[in-house]
Amino acid sequence: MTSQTVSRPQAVACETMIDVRREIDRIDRAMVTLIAERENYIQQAGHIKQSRDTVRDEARIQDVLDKVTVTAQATGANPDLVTTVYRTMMEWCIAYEFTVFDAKGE
Ligand SMILES: O=C(O)C(=O)C[C@]1(C(=O)O)C=C[C@@H](O)C=C1
Repeated sequence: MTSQTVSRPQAVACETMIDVRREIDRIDRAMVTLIAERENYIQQAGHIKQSRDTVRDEARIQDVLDKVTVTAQATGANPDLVTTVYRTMMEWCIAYEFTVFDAKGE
């Protein structure tokens, strides 16, 4: 399996809400850890980009949305849920990237 390969997750069958919430808490820790890693790359993008008008990149936004839609379809995630989360997250990221870019004082 390459790092690009995705597969359908195997959710465990739960009998109680304690079991359900334990699994949700486990997933949330993993998701927040990945969000922290993504956020770091947004910060790096803010440092690397040379021009303020490249911070918001509509073509790249659509590229990300297209890719996460493909991944949603491959994993059984709901594409509407995934793209809604990503649109919100990327708007936050763009605002953050502007603060990083502007702090450079260029
Ligand atoms: O790919 C970039 O250029 C980024 O800065 C990352 C990112 C993202 O959150 O994925 C953020 C801002 C851009 O508008 C497009 C995408």
